[in-house]
Amino acid sequence: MDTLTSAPPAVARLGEALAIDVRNLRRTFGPVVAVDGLDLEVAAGEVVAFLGPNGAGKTSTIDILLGLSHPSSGSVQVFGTTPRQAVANGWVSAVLQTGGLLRDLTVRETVQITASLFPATQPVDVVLRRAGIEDIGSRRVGACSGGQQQRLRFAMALLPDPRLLVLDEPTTGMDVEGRRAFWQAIHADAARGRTVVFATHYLEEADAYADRIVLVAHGRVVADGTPAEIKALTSGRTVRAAWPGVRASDLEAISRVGDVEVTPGRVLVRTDDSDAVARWLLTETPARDVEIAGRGLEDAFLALTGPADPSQDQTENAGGNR
Ligand SMILES: Nc1ncnc2c1ncn2[C@@H]1O[C@H](COP(=O)(O)OP(=O)(O)OP(=O)(O)O)[C@@H](O)[C@H]1O
Repeated sequence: MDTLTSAPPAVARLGEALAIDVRNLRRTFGPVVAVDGLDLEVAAGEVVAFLGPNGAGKTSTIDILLGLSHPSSGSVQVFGTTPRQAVANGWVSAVLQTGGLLRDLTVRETVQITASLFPATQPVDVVLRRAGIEDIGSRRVGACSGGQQQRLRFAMALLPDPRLLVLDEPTTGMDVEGRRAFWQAIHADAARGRTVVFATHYLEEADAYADRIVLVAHGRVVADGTPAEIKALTSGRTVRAAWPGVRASDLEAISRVGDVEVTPGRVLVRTDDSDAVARWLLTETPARDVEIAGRGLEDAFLALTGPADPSQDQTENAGGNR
């Protein structure tokens, strides 16, 4: 497997426990292997995106980090202790996609009631301000947009002033403006030194807001690097064409300039010189209906992981939500 990895940046001070230390994590659900030998080290202060297609194992891993579920095998430490203990210590908070809000309460009441559940918290005004919702404190939750509700969940998550904030696909279903405002609030907060780990399907989101992207597929880390390194994996173009009766041997000439895949009646070439490939297909071969497209994340996943195992539904919609 063509795997890109780079060591996490030396953000942690010498002797300071890693924020997250996951070794050889496996999580199975009956016959389904959701997480399959995943290793992950996150230093304190890093902002890390966990990027992967549907069914890659992101939520299963995050649930374990939050102490909501147990590993089938492997070890998981959060700031040098078990996830449950880290959560109990108020070191870890989560912003999840849905649930947990009462529509008839106001934004401020929601945060106040949540604060009353903790022995000590940051002041309500402070978390409302950090989440960028101080101006809608008297609005009913039911009247808030999806983006505002997510910022409310973020404000609630900030109450114990956690060292680690975990967000599982926090912007799914939000419009562009909602996503921008949400990430602006998270980003400003992360700049103060909090460790942030978020799962997403969106390469652009990971690129814009993470220091480091961990690419997961089939329950494993398949690439780990800076956004620039991960984006380089998705550079180049794909050229697709219909070619009735094509055989692998017909493409030998072109395999020098690209990575070729042949399926009955169709060819797909991944290349940095799409013009040359398209010209050759149209002039030298019976190929027709030539399409050129930017190589996206889905292709990067496929290039890194190989074809999915059809017996698992892990990759059924690979990259489909981009
Ligand atoms: N409680 C469960 N019971 C059975 N299978 C499960 C359960 N939870 C997850 N799985 C399976 O484990 C695999 C990984 O799922 P997981 O939700 O961790 O992936 P994901 O990367 O978060 O996907 P998505 O982006 O769609 O949320 C999938 O095949 C999923 O169907």
